[in-house]
Parts: sequence; C-alpha cells; structure tokens
Amino acid sequence: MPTKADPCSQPSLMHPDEAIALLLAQVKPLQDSEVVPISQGLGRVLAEDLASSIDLPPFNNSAMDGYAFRFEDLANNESLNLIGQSYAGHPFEGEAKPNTCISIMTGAPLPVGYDTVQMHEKVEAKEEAIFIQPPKAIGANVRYRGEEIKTGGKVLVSGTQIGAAELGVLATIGTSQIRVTRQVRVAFFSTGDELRPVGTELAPGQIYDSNRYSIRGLLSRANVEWIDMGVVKDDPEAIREAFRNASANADMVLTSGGVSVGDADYTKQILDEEGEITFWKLAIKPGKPFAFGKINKAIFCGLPGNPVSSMVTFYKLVWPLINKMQGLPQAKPLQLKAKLKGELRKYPGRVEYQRGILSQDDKGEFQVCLTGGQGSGMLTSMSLANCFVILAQEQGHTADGTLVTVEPFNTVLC
Ligand SMILES: Nc1nc2c(c(=O)[nH]1)N[C@H]1C(S)=C(S)[C@@H](COP(=O)(O)OP(=O)(O)OC[C@H]3O[C@@H](n4cnc5c(N)ncnc54)[C@H](O)[C@@H]3O)O[C@H]1N2
Ligand code: MOO
Repeated sequence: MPTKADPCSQPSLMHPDEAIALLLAQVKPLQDSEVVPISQGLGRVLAEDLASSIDLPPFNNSAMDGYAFRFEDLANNESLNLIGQSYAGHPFEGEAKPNTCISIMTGAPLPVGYDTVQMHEKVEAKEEAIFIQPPKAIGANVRYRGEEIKTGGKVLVSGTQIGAAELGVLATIGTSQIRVTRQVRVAFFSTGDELRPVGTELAPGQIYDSNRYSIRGLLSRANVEWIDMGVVKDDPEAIREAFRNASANADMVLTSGGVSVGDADYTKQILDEEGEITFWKLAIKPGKPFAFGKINKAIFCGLPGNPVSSMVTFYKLVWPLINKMQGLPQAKPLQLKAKLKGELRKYPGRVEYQRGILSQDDKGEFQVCLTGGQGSGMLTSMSLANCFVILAQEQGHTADGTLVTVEPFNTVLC
C-alpha cells in the first residue's frame, strides 16, 4: 500500500537501535555491592559466584511413597518381610537385612543396604509379607546424594538476577545472605502546570499526573531504588533546582514531559544549561522527543510527556541502560512473526511500537490485532496490549494478513 511520509519525522532522526548503542556506551556497571538477607533478594543481581557447601540431595532418598528393598532379593523371594518405616524427617533406624523391606515415604532417607524403591501402587501388602512387582532396574525411584550438585559445585554465577527459582536454590543450599550489586538509584519527576495529583478535583485544562504512576511501576519492575520527586511546574528555575537535587542524590535522573518544542517545554533547555545533551529526538513512534544526557555525575533520561511515549521509551531505552548499570547482560527481547488481523496505518519515517493483542488461532498459529486507537496519549492501549507490533522505519500502511514482527511484553511491562 503506498503511503505518504510521516509528517512528524525528519530524515536526520537517529534510529532507536543506534541510540541504544550510544547510551549503553555511556554507562558502566555499578561497582559497589552489599550483603542482603535472601528474603530481600528478589530482583537483585548477584555480585559473587555461589558454590554449594552441601551435596544436593544431601542423602540418598526415595522419589516415591512405597517400599525400599535390595533389588537382588526379588529374584529369590515371592514376598519380602516388612521390618520398619522411613519417613521424611524420621529415618529408619534399624539395619537393612537380606529378604526384608521397609515402607518409605517420598523424600525419606534410603537406609544403607537397600538399593531400590517400588511405588505403593505396585506393591501388595499382606500383613508383614510384602509382594513387590519388580521394577525395571536396580536403583529405581532412588534419588542419589549429590546427583544434582556436589559439595563445592557452582550453583549460581555472578550477574544472575535473583528470581523465584534462584531464591529457592539459595535456600536449598542453606544460604541465608547474598552479596548483590547496589541498586541503581533513580530520581524522577513529572513536569507540567496542567498536572494534578490523584485524589484532587480537576479544574478546567487540568489532567491527572499518570506518568509518575506508570514510571513508578516500571522502576519497581526494573528493581531500582527510586526517589519520587513529585510534579515540578513548567518554570525554568523550578526545573533547574529539581535537576540539581535529583543529580546530587541519584545515579539517574528521569523526567517526563517538557522535551518537545512548546513554549513551556523547558526540560531540554535546562539540561543544556546544567549538564550536557548527548542526543535529542529519535526516529521512534511514540517517543520522538526522548532526550539523553548527563547532569553532574548522573545520567539523564528525558521521557516525552505523552503517557504511551513515556512508557515505550522507558522500555526501549531506559530499561537496557538500568540493566547494564546493574550488571545484567543485555538480553535481546524475544520477537516472533504473527499474522496481522485487520489493517494497520503507518507512515514511513519512524520505527513504530504499536500496541497489539497476540494470540493463537485454531491451528496454533500466531495472530495479532491492534488494541484500537494508537494515539500516544491513549494509555489504555498499553493496558489492553500484551505485545508491541514493531514496524520498521520505512514501512507504510500494512494490509490484513501480513506477517508482522511482534515483541511480547516482558515482566517490566506486565
Ligand atoms: N510542534 C511540535 N509539537 C510536538 C512535537 C513536535 O515534534 N513538534 N512532538 C510531539 C510528540 S511526538 C510528543 S511525544 C510530545 C512530547 O512533548 P513533551 O515531552 O514536551 O510533553 P508535554 O508537552 O509536557 O506533554 C505532552 C502531553 O502529555 C501530557 N502529559 C505530560 N505529562 C504527563 C503526566 N505526567 N501524566 C499524564 N499526562 C501527561 C500533556 O498534558 C500533553 O498532553 O510533543 C508533541 N508535540
Ligand atoms: O509521536 Mo510522540 O513521539 O510520542 O506522540
């Protein structure tokens, strides 16, 4: 479908991928680390390799509720004699003798001398005489000491982000405290005279400050330490003071609004006076007027005020930056191809992040439809979506049924 050029684009605008490379080159992983209890470890990044001080599992044990015995005894006996029990936490204390068995629970220690377990369902018990269907091989249903990890074996490596599974792994090896990198400290504020806090009445021309809430959510998901500096008026001196306070207390200063070319858009101007601008404006939609630079020792990211633009630029540009500062590897987001349901409008000029709903059709093939209106002020397009439909810079309107590139939302956006 032939389409006109994007009226809001300029040929000189930088491609977002080039911008990411440029901004990643400006930051280094934080060197400081601290020790935290594992209960506070979720989302933190390990600053040390961790080896296990115990074998995993720590002792031979049963994988089933059933009976433990010597495999060779089944060849010569119709039934085995029951001589005791082994429960998880209460091991059998007797001696494993030939032609005997014990009942054993899942996770209970396997007594030395027994080598095989048969599950309850394949055993018939007639008082003390136990009739066991022979399992396929010796060692059936036994979990061996150290089969997962041996003492001294590496369990987690430095740079791993602690998720639910890692918390469990740490507890499994008995670790109560871990050394993690210091959290990136981010000070953020919204700018705009029209912004009112939730819980107040709106006067004509005012709107609620939503960006501070979505940004808080994004920062929480990115596991940083954040300082919410509230709303700063469209006043150059107020913005200057906020910049100075923020940069004195944080590794990163993050703002929303005031980066475009309006008469009250002072953010970029004050950044220029108080610090330095590395780049401003990208070939991305939404999010074109994103600004990046430095104020004192802090990194500066100026998100555009439009609510969707601020979320998209955070996701695309700020989040990789935070990851790098936290010592995480740069992971390429998962992308896939899906069949577009319905038509999509786009002018060549900028890479677009349209909001989509990804699903599978009856044959299991991926399909995606847009959430509806794609205006950069329509924040419900983000809450309805489960993916971005990513459209290349030169792509124009796109017909129903075309295969398009889709990036499912990850944990930062959900
Ligand atoms: N002449 C031009 N005008 C605009 C251009 C342009 O290239 N030339 N770019 C447009 C694009 S693209 C964007 S994106 C916006 C970004 O503008 P700003 O970053 O200066 O943001 P504001 O003007 O302050 O606000 C834009 C819009 O968003 C609302 N907003 C702002 N902050 C919040 C908040 N915290 N919570 C909710 N909503 C917020 C604000 O009321 C405006 O409606 O500029 C275009 N203009
Ligand atoms: O196109 Mo702007 O970049 O988000 O509204």
